[in-house]
Amino acid sequence: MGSLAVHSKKHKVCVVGSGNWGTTIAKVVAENTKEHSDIFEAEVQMWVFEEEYQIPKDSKHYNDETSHPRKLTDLINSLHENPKYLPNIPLPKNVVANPDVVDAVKDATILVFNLPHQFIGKTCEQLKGKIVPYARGISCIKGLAVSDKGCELFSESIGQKLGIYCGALSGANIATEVAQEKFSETTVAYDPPAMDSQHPTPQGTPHGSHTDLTKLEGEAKGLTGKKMKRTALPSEYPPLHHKNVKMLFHRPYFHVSLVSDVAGVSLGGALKNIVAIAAGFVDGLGWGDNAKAAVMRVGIMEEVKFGKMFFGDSVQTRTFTEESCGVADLITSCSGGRNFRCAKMAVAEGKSIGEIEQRELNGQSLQGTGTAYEVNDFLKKEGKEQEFPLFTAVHSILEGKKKPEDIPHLIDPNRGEE
Ligand SMILES: NC(=O)C1=CN([C@@H]2O[C@H](COP(=O)(O)OP(=O)(O)OC[C@H]3O[C@@H](n4cnc5c(N)ncnc54)[C@H](O)[C@@H]3O)[C@@H](O)[C@H]2O)C=CC1
Ligand SMILES: O=C(CO)COP(=O)(O)O
Repeated sequence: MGSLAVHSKKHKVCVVGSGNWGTTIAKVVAENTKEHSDIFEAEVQMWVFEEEYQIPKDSKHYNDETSHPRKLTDLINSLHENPKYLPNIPLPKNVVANPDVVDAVKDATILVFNLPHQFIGKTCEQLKGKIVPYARGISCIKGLAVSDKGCELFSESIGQKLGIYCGALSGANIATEVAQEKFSETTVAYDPPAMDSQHPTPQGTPHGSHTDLTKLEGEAKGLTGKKMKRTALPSEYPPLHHKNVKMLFHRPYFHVSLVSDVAGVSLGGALKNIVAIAAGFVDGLGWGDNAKAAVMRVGIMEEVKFGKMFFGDSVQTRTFTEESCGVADLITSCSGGRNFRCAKMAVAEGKSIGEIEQRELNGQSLQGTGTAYEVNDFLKKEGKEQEFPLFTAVHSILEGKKKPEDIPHLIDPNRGEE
């Protein structure tokens, strides 16, 4: 039965970010909002960090009108394609690029955060007080928010800054493959706070623990014990239970698995970027698949250890070993991800990874280098560097204090006995 029978309003969706993955997710979401018009408004706003872009001469879009640099938003809205960050992928016409972040989120009840992690803090500052208080967020960002206060998940820091509940989406999802509608799986963590638990459980919920999160308001504790404020969704809107959240992302080519382990999902996506750099380092040396597998094995162990040590019992090992956001993302990222490819080229060519990033990525942004530094800062403060030898090795290599050739020695469990 269509929800409009009961609910007079539909959810408005805004994707905050429009890079390689941001644009892909806007495509996925827009296909679904069009299909499920009883729950969602078809139009999906996509916030674009505005820039001028020159269509290359060899592009099919090059003509008199595009022979000079034009605003990226104008190009996206006229070509229905993001020619800079997701070229050659047609976007549904209901994706609307908007350069004004405050205007893009106006009245949106669902905010999908999808931008390189280094830009999210500033973006949230711009959004404070500008969103509807009953909005819900999903963070697709792979990274961690490390500050003097400690180490936070982006789902948590966004939720904290904006006063909303925010879940996470992460998986083995090389953006271009998803955009080309090649089969992928992903994991969505959406675990509304306990205060919603009195509400009925709709079908299709993970681990039988689902609740309708739309009715109550008040405060709930976040993963690190901080208070998270949540305002009730007005009853005019369809509930945002797991079934409807899944409907926003699931496609025949993009299978969504729902879990409640927000920390595990976010950590898998963030920390695998450090491991992918290590995999690129050993591959750049020409050491072959056994070396890469060794790095991946140690990497996933450190991911789980990091989660359990700093985010407590809410982190489940099976999120890393059984879900797309864990082992599958590690495998895909260490096979064809940007962090892996840039690290490999850096070693093979004897250049810095930053130089390769500038040369190869056309404005896209590596997440692994920043995360390696941020995680190291945090581990240093905690006095735990030695307990995470692979994460620490990647940082030392980026710093120029160690070499990729040192990795076997640095991750040797018997090293301390020498
Ligand atoms: N690209 C991929 O295959 C995947 C990426 N991810 C994650 O998704 C997140 C977003 O990544 P992508 O969409 O790939 O971004 P990207 O790597 O394509 O980054 C470029 C984006 O950053 C924006 N930007 C540049 N300067 C900015 C500023 N000062 N403020 C705000 N935005 C600015 C650009 O406009 C552009 O939209 C990252 O955390 C990444 O790890 C997750 C899965 C797959
Ligand atoms: O997260 C990704 C695939 O799941 C993409 O990884 P890169 O950012 O290294 O390309």
